[in-house]
Amino acid sequence: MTSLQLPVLDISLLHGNAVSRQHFLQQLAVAARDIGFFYLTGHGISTGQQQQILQLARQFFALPEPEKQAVSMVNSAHFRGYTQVGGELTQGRVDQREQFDIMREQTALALNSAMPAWQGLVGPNQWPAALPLMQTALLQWQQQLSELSVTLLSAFAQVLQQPATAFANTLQDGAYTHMKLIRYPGTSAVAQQGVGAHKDPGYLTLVLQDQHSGLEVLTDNGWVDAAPLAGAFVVNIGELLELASNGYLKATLHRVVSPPKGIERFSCAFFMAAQLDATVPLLNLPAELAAQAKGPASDPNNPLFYQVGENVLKGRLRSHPDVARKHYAALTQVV
Ligand SMILES: O=C(O)CCC(=O)C(=O)O
Ligand SMILES: [Fe+2]
Repeated sequence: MTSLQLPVLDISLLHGNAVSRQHFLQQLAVAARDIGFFYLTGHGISTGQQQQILQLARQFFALPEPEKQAVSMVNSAHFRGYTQVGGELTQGRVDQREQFDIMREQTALALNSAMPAWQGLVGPNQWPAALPLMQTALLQWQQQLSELSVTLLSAFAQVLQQPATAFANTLQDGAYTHMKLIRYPGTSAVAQQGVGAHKDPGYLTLVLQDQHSGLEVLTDNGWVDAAPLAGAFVVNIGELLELASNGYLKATLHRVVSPPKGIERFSCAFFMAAQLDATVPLLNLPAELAAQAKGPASDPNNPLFYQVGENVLKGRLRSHPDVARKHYAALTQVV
């Protein structure tokens, strides 16, 4: 077995007595500040259910191409649906993965030019006709991971010495949640970009991986492998937590290297952000933390926006140029 290079945190401690709770928060404080990536266990979601989600991913990607194309993301101004291998870019390069994206099930807004463009993100999902049970299973999963993320976010608030509810008013109308089923096909001898190095735009991400490695995290010691740990989720910090903490917490760069030829890797990523119309609060950190908060990263190729909808839309437009061209033509010049 590969030895694990990232910390393992048991969130059941958070629901225990004061000592175990404090122990969890201390571990979270170290993991969040040092690497921004860790394994989460003790979360109460069974391995049986995790396997069911990965099985749904296998079934979906095994559908005949026309069935997948019938729910193609390019048909959706709300960035929901299927993206074939080669349809997504990270750092301007093609990712070797296919994916199926859903978000909250909502009714599309009647847009006009006076409304901010990110309101186009609101809308319904697309569901494959051939898998009638998928909608219920994925929406239930989305709800469970949403609750887990809210709990985790309140623990982050405490690590930042804020009230546990510090983020609550950015979530009161419902967090922005986004999940994707992903298949990484095996590629030839040279390691390929499954997904290129990136930061996630939300508060937090929870990744469920199958038994194959590929996810890598950039640390002070270079790229390290987030090798699969059965039953655990891999958690990482997104840009909104970096912004809220004025850079005390970092959104860590990560990537996926394609599996070798003959192997396919499946994963399910769940991204949680504040509600789209929120502005991320800039937390008032106590002096000892504020002294270590040097401001969020400044990268001209990746501007960070405190307005949540704007930050999320930025990521979507860049990753899905075909959707951007078709539905957001006026914006593609400036992003
Ligand atoms: O598939 C994975 O393991 C991670 C995917 C990821 O980082 C992403 O989609 O943002
Ligand atoms: Fe990611």
